[in-house]
Amino acid sequence: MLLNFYKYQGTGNDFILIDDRTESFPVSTQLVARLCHRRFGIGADGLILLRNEPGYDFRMVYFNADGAEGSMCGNGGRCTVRFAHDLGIFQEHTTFMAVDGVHEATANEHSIRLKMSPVGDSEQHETYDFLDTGSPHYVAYVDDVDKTDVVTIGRAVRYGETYGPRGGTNVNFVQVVSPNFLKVRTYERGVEDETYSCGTGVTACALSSHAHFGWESPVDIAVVGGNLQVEFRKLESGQFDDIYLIGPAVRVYEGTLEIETI
Ligand SMILES: N[C@H](CCC[C@H](N)C(=O)O)C(=O)O
Repeated sequence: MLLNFYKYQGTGNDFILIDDRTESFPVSTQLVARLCHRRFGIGADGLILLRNEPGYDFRMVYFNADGAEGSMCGNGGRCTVRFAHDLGIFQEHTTFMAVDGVHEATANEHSIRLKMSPVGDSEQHETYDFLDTGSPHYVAYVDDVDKTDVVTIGRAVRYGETYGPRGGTNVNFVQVVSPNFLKVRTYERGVEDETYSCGTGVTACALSSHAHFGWESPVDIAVVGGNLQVEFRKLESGQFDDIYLIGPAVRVYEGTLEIETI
């Protein structure tokens, strides 16, 4: 079977995008993992199918690089919105379905503004915060992210006794640069490595910074692969709503491959 695919990246978090409105992609963990493999396949942090969804512009079906269907992916969501825009599915504003529910987004030439699901208040532990922004996120503040061993510590937390048995967690390391400006590095579950950016991760870090320092929206975040911005509103109930993840999402290339040969 001949597969047409597109490669997108959002601040260096990269994805294989497939227009699967005909639902003909032969989903299997093995195939997805192989396509995402950086030596045997195309190479990506994840694979996303764009499918039809009645009542919405499209549905985003996201798989981690290990081939398992993942929880919400913020940068993947932004890339899927750019892909839908490139396909002519919408002009300026879209409403689509993802694994954690309905999302809205707007596109302009430079960036995608994606509305994230509401988030409950952050869980504050002695040495870290924990938030679910569509995916689970451990957030730890450090003095210097560049001097942090993201993979070793990230892996220990992801497989550790608290989160390991619960399906694991993504692990973010946060450095305060100046008021409303963070620098973040993330170990991603499902990729099992550091990625250049994690959208649900920086969202968790921005909400955590509100709890720690009382910072108001928006918060700017520098990640390895670029810059993102997070807007939010804290409700009386303690919940966060009107959360937006804003930043670039870019088509890198498109290609064709014979599935049977990979
Ligand atoms: N890169 C993604 C996160 C994917 C979530 C996944 N790593 C998991 O929790 O299994 C993002 O931009 O939000």
